[in-house]
Amino acid sequence: MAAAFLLCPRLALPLRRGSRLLVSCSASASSSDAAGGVGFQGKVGFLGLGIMGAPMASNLIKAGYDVTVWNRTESKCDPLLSLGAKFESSPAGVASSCDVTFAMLADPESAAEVACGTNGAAEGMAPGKGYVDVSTVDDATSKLIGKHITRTGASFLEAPVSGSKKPAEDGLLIFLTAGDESLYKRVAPLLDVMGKSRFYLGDVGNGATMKLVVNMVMGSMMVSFAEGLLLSEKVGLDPNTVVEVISQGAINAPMFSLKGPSMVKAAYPTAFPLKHQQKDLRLALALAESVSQSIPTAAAANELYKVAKSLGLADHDFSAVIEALKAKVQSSQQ
Ligand SMILES: NC(=O)C1=CN([C@@H]2O[C@H](COP(=O)(O)OP(=O)(O)OC[C@H]3O[C@@H](n4cnc5c(N)ncnc54)[C@H](OP(=O)(O)O)[C@@H]3O)[C@@H](O)[C@H]2O)C=CC1
Ligand SMILES: O=CC(=O)O
Repeated sequence: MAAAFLLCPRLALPLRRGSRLLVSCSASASSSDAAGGVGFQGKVGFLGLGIMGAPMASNLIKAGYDVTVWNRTESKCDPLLSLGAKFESSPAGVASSCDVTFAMLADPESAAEVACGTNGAAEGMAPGKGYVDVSTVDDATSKLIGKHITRTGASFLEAPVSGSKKPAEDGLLIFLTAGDESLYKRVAPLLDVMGKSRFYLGDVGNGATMKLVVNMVMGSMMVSFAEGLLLSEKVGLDPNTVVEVISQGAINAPMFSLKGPSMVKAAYPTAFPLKHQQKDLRLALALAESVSQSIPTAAAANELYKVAKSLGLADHDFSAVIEALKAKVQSSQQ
């Protein structure tokens, strides 16, 4: 099959355009889209101002967009209001006062509740409006949300992100979008403010599953890294040197260099909460089960994240999973 390649300048990577999935990549963080169109015209809503939502909304405000926010815990809106955002007291209020509304919620339950529940975003939707869910959820939840939104005549795009707190602050996220392609094109200038690249993956569900596959790999990688750090200490090596050696070789990953030094000091400042990584592994396991695929490494990693949660580490960074390994070592020595 002949494949077309797109060049993504900010990543300096060739991207393959296959016959089924249109993969596109925008290099620009300005308000003009990749096709050379103009910036987004209209009001932007943002629901969910946690670790990710707050900096994403903040970047939209700083880029000059007219942004209206809502968050379950209202006080988290204050820093955004100081930057010039408007406030609405419900997701429905945001959706009805905005042309396009983004949602960045914790998990499938909260994403569905905020979109489809009482006073949810769907109640404020109408033809011509758009809803972009950037939360990490499973494909069934995304399809459910899409159904509630589109039956109002509005358009739906799922757009989970790869990249953590710092990339969100720096506008360097990677968007994994799927759903209404004209909404994708319409919001591209907004995605380009918040991210460094964007992929359009076809039907609703493909973005969600892509995100789960990526985070399944990440969760297992972190456990493997934690095992290596602990083993190195046990055999008398300096784990800081392990971090340095890994950073220079073929298995180098920014995640190891970023998290390694603090893991060695048993410090876990939260960028990606451990409870969300465990949620993603749980959802990836269900996804694998749905197609009878065995993912034993991810299954074992998931068990460790569950142990870490039981140790009270749910709200720490996911690198705190190393504490679950330490606890296992201690209990085996007793
Ligand atoms: N942090 C990261 O590095 C990344 C996270 N993600 C994904 O992005 C999503 C958000 O992550 P993050 O910002 O870190 O998470 P946070 O836990 O910091 O924020 C979660 C948000 O969801 C809201 N929320 C939770 N439950 C409910 C509910 N029942 N009803 C209404 N609102 C609710 C919270 O509101 P309140 O403030 O009231 O608690 C908050 O706004 C998750 O799906 C995560 O997996 C994706 C990429 C990176
Ligand atoms: O979902 C987490 C991330 O870092 O991406």
